[in-house]
Amino acid sequence: MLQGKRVIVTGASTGIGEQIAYHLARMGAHLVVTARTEAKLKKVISECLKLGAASAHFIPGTMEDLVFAEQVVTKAGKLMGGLDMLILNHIAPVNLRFFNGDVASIRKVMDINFFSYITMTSAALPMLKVTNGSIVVVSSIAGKLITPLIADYSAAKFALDGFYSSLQKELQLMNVNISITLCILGFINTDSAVKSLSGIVENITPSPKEECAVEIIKGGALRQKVIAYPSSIYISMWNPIRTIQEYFILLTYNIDNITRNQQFS
Ligand SMILES: NC(=O)C1=CN([C@@H]2O[C@H](COP(=O)(O)OP(=O)(O)OC[C@H]3O[C@@H](n4cnc5c(N)ncnc54)[C@H](OP(=O)(O)O)[C@@H]3O)[C@@H](O)[C@H]2O)C=CC1
Ligand SMILES: C[C@H](CCC(=O)O)[C@H]1CC[C@H]2[C@@H]3C(=O)C[C@@H]4C[C@H](O)CC[C@]4(C)[C@H]3CC[C@]12C
Repeated sequence: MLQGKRVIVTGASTGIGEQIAYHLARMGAHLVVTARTEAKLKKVISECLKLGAASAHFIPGTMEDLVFAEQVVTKAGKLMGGLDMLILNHIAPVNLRFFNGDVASIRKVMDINFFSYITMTSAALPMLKVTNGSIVVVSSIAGKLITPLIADYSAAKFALDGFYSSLQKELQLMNVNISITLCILGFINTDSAVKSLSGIVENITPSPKEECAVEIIKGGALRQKVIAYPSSIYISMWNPIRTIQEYFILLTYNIDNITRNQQFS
């Protein structure tokens, strides 16, 4: 399904993002990958070309810089001649620690893990409208449930859930055919996650990043609203009362009035 499709993958120098890039390459997609470390990105795109990518480019830089975040989308659109799928996956390195009052560091994490996602989405929407494309947002069970020592990370993941779940409903109301897939992940065996959890979280076995990447791509290609990996975490997300309440809240909205007075930009 993804042969010849034009895809951006963020945080693709290592971990789950790197595996997503390799799977897309095997499927024959056009790729633009991004992260900070140029040397790693060069290796990733050369591997992607070996695996069968229709084309592969990299754009290095930090998502702390929101101008860079916007430029990645416009440059990628020019390089590939449009965009079919935006996979938002990068995160700032995680430090498991008690909140120490450092607000500036929380702001930095919010820029990288949240505002850059919104910036890229906003820049990509016009291109995705043309292609009836897809946005895939990689999130975590830590954006659904509460765990200690990761207040900054968790805040950003909850924010992503709120923003993209709301945007999903807006697109539906405005009959805009762009899909949004929210990916809720449990513990995955990337080097960074295994290292930062070592000695802190015990007795859980991480799931493989390769299979995780396939499930993320599948969710995006099938235009699913939400996927959970490993599937055992579905149960923690099951909240029928919330679903019913959301349905009834929507019924109270005068949709005709809103859509008449507002254009989706
Ligand atoms: N692994 C896990 O257990 C879980 C992961 N997830 C989610 O999956 C996604 C991927 O996680 P994972 O693969 O483990 O993460 P990794 O730490 O392995 O990779 C993170 C990626 O983001 C890039 N990155 C880091 N800082 C920046 C920055 N300032 N600007 C741009 N890019 C940056 C890194 O590259 P570079 O350093 O070169 O910039 C790297 O490519 C994340 O969204 C995470 O929240 C969710 C639940 C569990
Ligand atoms: C402990 C949780 C798993 C519980 C289970 O029964 O499976 C982990 C599930 C998701 C993890 C966090 C996450 O979203 C990824 C981050 C990756 C970093 O590199 C390490 C810390 C994480 C915040 C990680 C912490 C443990 C989980 C909440």
